Amino acid sequence: MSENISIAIIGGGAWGTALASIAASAGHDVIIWAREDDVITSINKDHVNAIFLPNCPLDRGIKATSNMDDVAHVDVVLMVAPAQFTRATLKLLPASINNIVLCSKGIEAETDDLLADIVAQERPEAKLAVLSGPTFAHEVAMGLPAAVTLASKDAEFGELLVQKLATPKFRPYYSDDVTGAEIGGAVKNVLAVACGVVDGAGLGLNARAGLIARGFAEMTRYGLARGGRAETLAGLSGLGDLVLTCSSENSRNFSLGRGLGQGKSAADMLSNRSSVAEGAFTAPVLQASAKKLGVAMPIVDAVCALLDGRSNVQHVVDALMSRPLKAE
Ligand SMILES: NC(=O)c1ccc[n+]([C@@H]2O[C@H](COP(=O)([O-])OP(=O)(O)OC[C@H]3O[C@@H](n4cnc5c(N)ncnc54)[C@H](O)[C@@H]3O)[C@@H](O)[C@H]2O)c1
Ligand SMILES: O=P(O)(O)OC[C@H](O)CO
Repeated sequence: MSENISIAIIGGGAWGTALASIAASAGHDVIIWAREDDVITSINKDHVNAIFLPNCPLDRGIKATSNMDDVAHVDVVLMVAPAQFTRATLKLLPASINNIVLCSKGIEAETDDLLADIVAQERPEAKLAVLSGPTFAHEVAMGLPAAVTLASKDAEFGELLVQKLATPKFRPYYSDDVTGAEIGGAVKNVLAVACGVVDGAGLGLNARAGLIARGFAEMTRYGLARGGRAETLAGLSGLGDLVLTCSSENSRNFSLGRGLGQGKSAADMLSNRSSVAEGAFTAPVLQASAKKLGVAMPIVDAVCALLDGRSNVQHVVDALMSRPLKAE
């Protein structure tokens, strides 16, 4: 690959748009494939994504399209559709694409597949990497510093992507643990919902810190059971992202949980939003997956009970606090 490469971003939401900014500031040719006409017009005409990432001016060289043929000859594709649409969106990719970076966070509901599993099934010839870490899109797009995990089993591909995507404001760290990187990003979204509940119900900062630490224990148990490594889960894509998302109302998952903690219904909140709160979709499949693996995830169980309206905050807190006492 030459010094400056061509990059297609598949998905014109907030994160896809922020990643386009990074890729453009690293000097690459960037095109965003988006589903929404108003997103495409806004990027091409006004150089901003007024729908999903307002108030963040974009490099004027970034183009947007709804035509997959326009991305057929790029060097690298960054997949940024929400996790539950990753398979369907991958099926639309031109056959010529063979370098894929997954940038979304979640577990597929019907199959319990991680997104890398989906790529292996749908595009078995493709080189694959995962980019994940503590990154609120608006901060990245405004040029504030951020660091991420860039995981690929193919070290040459992973190291090349690190070089191509690094900027003075965006620092990728290479890892060969694709599973660990994916699990951290998927599980932290569910735990952020739980932290939002603590905030919304006014349960205090001690409760939130306790929940982050015990949630991290759940993330680690589950990640190890699926073949991830402990040091990845303790890194940027795991603990790093957990801390970010569990401590800010800027997180869509945290704010969904906050609403639950205030007694709102998940169904009402989810039907009224166009941005994605991945934790709501990951929680049930994660719960089922953990059960199958024999991994205890009581905080995830509590989030599921609140999301589907089976329980209330007082009840799940009482249940969590009255579990048998044990060693840490
Ligand atoms: N926003 C962030 O700060 C951030 C940061 C890191 C990772 N992520 C991850 O990136 C992924 C995308 O999130 P986002 O924040 O860019 O989205 P968003 O909430 O800003 O926008 C929603 C996106 O969903 C897409 N969408 C809706 N219905 C669809 C369908 N049927 N098929 C395909 N796409 C559909 C929309 O086109 C849009 O791109 C998520 O997995 C999220 O966890 C987001
Ligand atoms: O707004 P959230 O909760 O989807 O979090 C966004 C990113 O995943 C933070 O790294």
